[in-house]
Parts: sequence; structure tokens; C-alpha cells
Amino acid sequence: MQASVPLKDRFAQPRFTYALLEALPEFLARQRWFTSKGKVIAQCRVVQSYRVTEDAVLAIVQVHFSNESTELFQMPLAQLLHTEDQRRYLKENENSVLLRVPGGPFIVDAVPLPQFRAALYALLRAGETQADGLACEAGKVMRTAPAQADSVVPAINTSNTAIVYHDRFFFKLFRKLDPGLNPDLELVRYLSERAGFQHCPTYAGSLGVGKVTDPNYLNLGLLTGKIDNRAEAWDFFLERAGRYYAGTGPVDAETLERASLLGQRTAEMHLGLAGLLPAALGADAGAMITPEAMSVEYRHEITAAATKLLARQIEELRAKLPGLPPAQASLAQRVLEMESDLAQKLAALDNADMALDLIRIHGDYHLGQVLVTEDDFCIIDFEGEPLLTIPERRRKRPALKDVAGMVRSFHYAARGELLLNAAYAAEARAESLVPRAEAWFQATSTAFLEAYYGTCGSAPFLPAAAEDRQLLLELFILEKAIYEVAYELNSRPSWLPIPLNGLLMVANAI
Ligand SMILES: Nc1ncnc2c1ncn2[C@@H]1O[C@H](COP(=O)(O)OP(=O)(O)O)[C@@H](O)[C@H]1O
Ligand SMILES: O=P(O)(O)O[C@H]1O[C@H](CO)[C@@H](O[C@H]2O[C@H](CO)[C@@H](O)[C@H](O)[C@H]2O)[C@H](O)[C@H]1O
Repeated sequence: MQASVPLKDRFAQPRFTYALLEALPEFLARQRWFTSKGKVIAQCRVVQSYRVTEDAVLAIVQVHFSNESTELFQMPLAQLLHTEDQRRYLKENENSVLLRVPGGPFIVDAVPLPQFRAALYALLRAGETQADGLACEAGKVMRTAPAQADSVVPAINTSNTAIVYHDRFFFKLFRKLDPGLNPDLELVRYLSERAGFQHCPTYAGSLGVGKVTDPNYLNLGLLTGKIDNRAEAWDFFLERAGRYYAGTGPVDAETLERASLLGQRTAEMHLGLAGLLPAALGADAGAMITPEAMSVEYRHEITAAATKLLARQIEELRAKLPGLPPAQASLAQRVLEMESDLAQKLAALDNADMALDLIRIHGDYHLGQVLVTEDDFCIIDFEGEPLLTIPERRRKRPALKDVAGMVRSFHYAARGELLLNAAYAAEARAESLVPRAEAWFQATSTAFLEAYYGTCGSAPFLPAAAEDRQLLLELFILEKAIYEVAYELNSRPSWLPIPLNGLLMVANAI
């Protein structure tokens, strides 16, 4: 039997931390949630560890890369003292063993251990701050939550870690940490507890270090109501597009009704974020959420930012042109030739004087951020655009930026089904289906937009004139398509034709 030293205390032993840090780079490289696999790790440091039980902590680890950048990660760790526990863990979770201390415990990822998950739930439910600064908040729904928690780790593809409690709560344990108030926590809490918005998960609690209002608050986890869902809206609409391509008729009524319902829910999300839903509690939402008028400077700023992004992406595309397969290269060449038309489209906004309120928005809105429930939708993941800092993500913006994200996503679904479904490629039918793809995109995005505008009415976060709405929407559609070119070039080069076609469409070249 090994001497039982609390895991937290082991972090004060230099030999232990040295061995742990030695093992870390190789361990990190094996973890799904470690998203910086392309960078070379120079050094790691345990910044802090917070006690969860005698045998488990939440460790905060700083990783220094050889390019001088640093990133912060959360690692729930446990020690396994008994041979039988070690053997069982090894059998099912070999990839999650970080360190085998010679003659001592195994140090492992704590999430697979039910007793660790139960202890985390107890902390969340109590909603108290621990002596070491680990702070928990319990949402209103936790008042009726059961004391005991059965839990499972669902097999979903995420760069964070999920735990489902009682088949009722969904806990997202953040892996890569950014100091500051995570907009997911901030907006889900506001929308579900104050704004009266029914179509996002219910806020149930959070875990972090420091006060939520501190600029350096470190959000470690978010507990929300679990959404029983059939699929992500992305898979749902891909499947609908597939059925449409298999036939010859027009887009079916159910697809259009669903696109329309999504438009309505998107409008309600924005009305909620602007504090305008009838069920809102009405109290002051605070400076970070209360809408404010868009200034002329802001309009110039967003036009300048989109113009700069366009110039940068055109350069990158030009540089990568020789390496692209012939079909993609000719598409890219056509986009390069449209550069000045695209830049002119952006400049049009600079000169358009329009009045509207800026509000907090979703910020990374696409079909993958919406879950399909039995007969409705639930909007999730309010974290914002991953490449931006937290203060940038928390800025108020025109609501049409989200709307543009979803319009682009309908285009992705239309074209994506042709690209992803091997049947079309094998039959070389994809090209002949392009007009049908464009018709599907037009029909679904029109249904979405009509319902969106219809539900918003004369909401102050939209310009009053239809032509100003169109101008602003086009700017954001164009900006998102440019962003997608960068995203696909770096992550999924075979998807590149989708945003390239999107850019040609905006430039009226197809
Ligand atoms: N409240 C919830 N209820 C049920 N499933 C959820 C919930 N939130 C997220 N999910 C599932 O987790 C997946 C990833 O969620 P997301 O918020 O996008 O996390 P991440 O940003 O870590 O990828 C979703 O596609 C969905 O399947
Ligand atoms: O991972 P995130 O959800 O933060 O978003 C990033 O990855 C998305 C791809 O998973 C990317 O979205 C693009 O592809 C989607 C289909 O896979 C499509 O529905 C979106 O419209 C399209 O932009 C997103 O841009 C990127 O930020």
C-alpha cells in the first residue's frame, strides 16, 4: 500500500513536477483537445492546481512554444494509488495516462473517473468559492437539481471535454483557456435567465478562478441544460440537400419551413440579446450587453478591416495558386481577377450613412452551431470567433454579421453535399447539379431571410431601409467568404471551391 499524499501536495515536490513536465509534451501530442499540434513545445509550466478531492486536481498548465507564443490549458488530473485501479484505467484509457511514478501512483486524466466527475458536480451544485480561489456559481435550475449525479462522457467530436450529468445537464470543460469572461457563459446566462430566450441551453452553472467580473477571470467550465437533439442543423440540411439532388422537383416544403423557422429563431436570439423579447426581466443588462448606436467611425472601421482581410487573402491565394489542383486553380484565378470588384463592394458601405444599434451577437454563427430538436432548433456555442481575443469577441456588432454567417452556411450545405457525397463525384454529376445547388441555396436562404426580417420588424439593430440592410449584409457575406478561403486553405484544402464560388457569387460573376 502506497503512502497517501494528497495530489495537490505532490505539486509542491520538485521531483514530482519535474517528472510530470518531462512527460507532458508527448502526452499533449496525443490529446484530441490539444489544438496546437503544429507548433513545437519549448517548455511547460504548472501555473496552479486546484483541489477537487484528495486524489484529484484541476491543473492549469502554461505551454511555451518555440515561436515564443504561449497558451494556457486546463488539465483535470487524478492519482491512482492502487494497482487494481491502475490496471482498470490502463485497460480502458491508456491514451490518458500522463505519468507512472516509479513505485508510486499513476497520474492520469481525471475525466474518465466517475468519482472525479461526481465531485465536480457537487462543487457546481453547491455554487461556492473554495479557499484556494476555485469559484463555482450555480444557476437557477440547480435549485431543483438532484444531489447525486450519474455521469457519462459522451463521444462527441469537440476540442473541449464534455460530461453529461443525469442525462439532464451538459458540462463543457474548457481545455484551452483565455483570461476574461467567456462569452458562452455570459450570453447563455443572460439569454436564459434574463432575456426570456427559449432556444439556447439553460444556464445551470459555471466553474472558474476569480470573480466573473475580473478582467483576468479564468473560466474553466460551463454547465447548461442538456438538449435532446437529433443532429446538428449542418447534418440535417446536408441530408435535405441530398434528397433534393436525388430528385428533379423543387425544394420541398419541409426544408423551406425549417429554414424559415431558423430565421425566426435567429431573429428571436437577436431580440433577446437586445433585451427586446416580451418575456425579458427588464432590469438593466449592464454596459457590456446594452445596445449602443453604431458610430460613423465604427462603420469606417469595419469596412477597413474587411478591405484589409481581402487584400491579405488575395495575396495568400496568389502565393498558393501554383500548388492548387487545376480545377481549383482556375476558380482561384477568376477570384483574383475580381479583386477590384470585391474591393468596390466593400467601399460602398464606407459611404453609406445609416443608423442602427450594435448589439452582442453570437459571433461564430453557422449551421454547426445549431442543434435540431424534435420540432425546433436550439442555438449553442456562444464562444465567438475562435481566432479573436475575448475582449474582441465581446464587442457589440451589427446583428447582420450573424445573419451573413448563416447565409454562407446554407451555401456551404448546398455545395458541400455535392463535394462530400462520393456518389456525385463517382458519377461526375456534380458539375451538372451546380444550377440545382444554386437554386437550393437561393430558396433556403430566402426563406431564412424573409422569416428573419419578418420577426425582427423594425428592430433598432437593423437599418430601416431595405437597401441599407442589403448593403450591410453583403459586406458581412463577403467578409465571411474571405475568412472561409483562409480557413479552408489552412484546414481543408479540398473544400476551397465552396468559398471561392461564394466570392464569385458576391461579385456577380456567376
Ligand atoms: N447543451 C447541450 N446539450 C446537448 N449536447 C450539446 C450541448 N452543447 C453542446 N452539445 C454537443 O456538443 C457538441 C460540441 O458543442 P460546442 O458548444 O460546439 O463545443 P465546442 O466549442 O467545444 O466544439 C455539439 O455539436 C453537440 O453535439
Ligand atoms: O469550429 P468553429 O465552429 O468555431 O468554426 C470554424 O470551423 C467551421 C467548420 O467546422 C467553419 O465553418 C465553415 O464550414 C461549415 C461546414 O463545415 C459551414 O457550415 C460554415 O458556413 C463555414 O463557414 C467556420 O467558418 C470556422 O470558424
